[in-house]
Amino acid sequence: MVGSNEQLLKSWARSQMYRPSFTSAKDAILSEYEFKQYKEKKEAFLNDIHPTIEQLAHRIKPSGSVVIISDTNSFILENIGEPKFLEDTKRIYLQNGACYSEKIRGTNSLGTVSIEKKTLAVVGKEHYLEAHHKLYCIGSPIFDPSGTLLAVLNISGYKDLYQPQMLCMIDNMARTIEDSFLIRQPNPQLILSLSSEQQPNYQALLALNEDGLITGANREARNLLNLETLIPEKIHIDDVLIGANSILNGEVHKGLIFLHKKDNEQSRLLCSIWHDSRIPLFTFSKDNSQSKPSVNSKQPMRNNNDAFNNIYGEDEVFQKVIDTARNASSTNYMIMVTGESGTGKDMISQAIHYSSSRSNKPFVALNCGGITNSLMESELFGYEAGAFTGAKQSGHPGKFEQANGGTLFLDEIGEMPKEMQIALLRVLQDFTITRIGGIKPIDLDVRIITATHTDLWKKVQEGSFRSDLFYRLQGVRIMLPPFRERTDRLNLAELLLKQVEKELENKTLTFSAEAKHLIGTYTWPGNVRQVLGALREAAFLSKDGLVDIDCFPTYILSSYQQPKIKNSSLKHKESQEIIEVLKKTDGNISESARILGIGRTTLYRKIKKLSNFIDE
Ligand SMILES: Nc1ncnc2c1ncn2[C@@H]1O[C@H](COP(=O)(O)OP(=O)(O)OP(=O)(O)O)[C@@H](O)[C@H]1O
Repeated sequence: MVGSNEQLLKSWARSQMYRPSFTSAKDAILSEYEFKQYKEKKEAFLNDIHPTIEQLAHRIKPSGSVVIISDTNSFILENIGEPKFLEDTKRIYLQNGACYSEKIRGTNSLGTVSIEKKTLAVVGKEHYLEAHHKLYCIGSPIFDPSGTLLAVLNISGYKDLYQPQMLCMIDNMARTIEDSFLIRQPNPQLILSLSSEQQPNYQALLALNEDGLITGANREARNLLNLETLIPEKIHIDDVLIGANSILNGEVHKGLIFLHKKDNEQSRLLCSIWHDSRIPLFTFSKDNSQSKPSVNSKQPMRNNNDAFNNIYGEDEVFQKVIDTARNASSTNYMIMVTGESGTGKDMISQAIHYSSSRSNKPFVALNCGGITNSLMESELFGYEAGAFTGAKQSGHPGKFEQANGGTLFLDEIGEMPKEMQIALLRVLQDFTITRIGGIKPIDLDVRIITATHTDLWKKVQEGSFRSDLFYRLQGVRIMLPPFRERTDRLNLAELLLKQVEKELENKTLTFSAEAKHLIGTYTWPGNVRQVLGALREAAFLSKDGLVDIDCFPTYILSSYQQPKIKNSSLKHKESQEIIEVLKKTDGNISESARILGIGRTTLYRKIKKLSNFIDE
């Protein structure tokens, strides 16, 4: 909601009561040291909103204006934009650490918006202090998901450059920041989008936890539901909306529901799931809200050939990941798979597809890394005959079309060029594409799975990945653990060794004790893929089927810490064992090494040490 003359009049009445003066304003500026201390407490918030305010500063630069962030006490925390304006306004102390509360400065957007909590423009003489009469300033409140004021987002410039449409722009920016706070609340959560005939301008968003309790709402949703502020997890969705259950349980994706009103009148709302990062298939009935969420009895049929059965994993974290992926496969939700390189992102995405109802349709993959913008455009959207020089005569369907009915796997999504990010966002809005050079839109029914090994959120913060696309793609998050953190890594390595055995036509392979130690302690930056590669090499070099430490690639051995024998009794025990075995085999080194589970070279080394030990 945007403020009006009424807010300005109220502010002037307060200002007249406070009687602020420019002289007192000078005294209300924090020293450099005080400001540093003060700002430190707000650092996390400022880091979060930085990409948005930089974007805003860039947009308003041609108008010679600046962006100002002030806190609830109306202290300026951040002041960025046109250097000339910043220099000129030093005389009125428009600077970091200056207080612009109404008590100090009278009517001005920073101070007045923090009281009125509405987007407001203060232009020229509407400012209480004469020193500000040459300026305009527009402020918009930023609320947290429970409706508590966090800060005020302002822009300011010379009054002649004021344009009323700036009011909407800044109001939108503040709402975008709020929506990003709402969606980044701790998982798992579900966000519902509500729209009504009365509130057509903004999207109302309502965040719920897995029990159906409201954890947050954006400004529009709070207006719509008459929730000025809300205590998170105190109100159940059933208390404010009738009939939300069918949507929450995934029975319908979009539906009309009724809104409770204080005067018992009900109005109709269109409700849809905007974002879902729950493990799917929870029921949200209020009746079982006291207990933990249960699996919906209306579970969709799963494909009998459960592709997940082929994926090994006894590690607890990995098993949870598989459960989430298995549940997600029976829905149409978007999925984002994250994990270091070689952890199995591609493998798990394929398993999701092949155990879903789309399994008899194509699984099409595109690696978004290292392709130019124009190539990716034709790869994704395809082209009509003669669309560009070198285009095939018959035209060519893009990956979206090829995947129609099935799954499109966008690997390394973090590498997608920015122009393509906009194009992808457009597709996600209406699920249609038009081939390059074509005019006919093609309807799509594609499940999208994305994968990345990078911290995508960091890319959003750095500005190289669009935040709106990030939120759209998130859907169900699947985070694969690195190999070194898996508690089942030895068993997995044994299984991979069996796979290598088959490749080498049934040469029987076993690990030596030291090789097992290496597998358990080396960091394996390339994860399962690296383990598999190293095992292939080690198996090739193995003697008599024993995969010992010296069969592994040297680049691994150079950073591997051999186990230290902790005390002489251990050393003694091992020496005894070696002597016993050597006696038993009449000194046959190969046979002894096999019995001891170590390589011949290792045995020679140990015998050498043994003689030193005996000499001592
Ligand atoms: N749990 C597992 N069980 C069996 N094989 C696995 C497992 N995890 C990964 N692999 C194997 O590891 C190799 C790498 O997996 P995959 O290509 O899916 O990784 P990725 O994360 O997509 O890698 P990148 O990020 O480099 O594309 C494949 O050969 C895959 O079969």
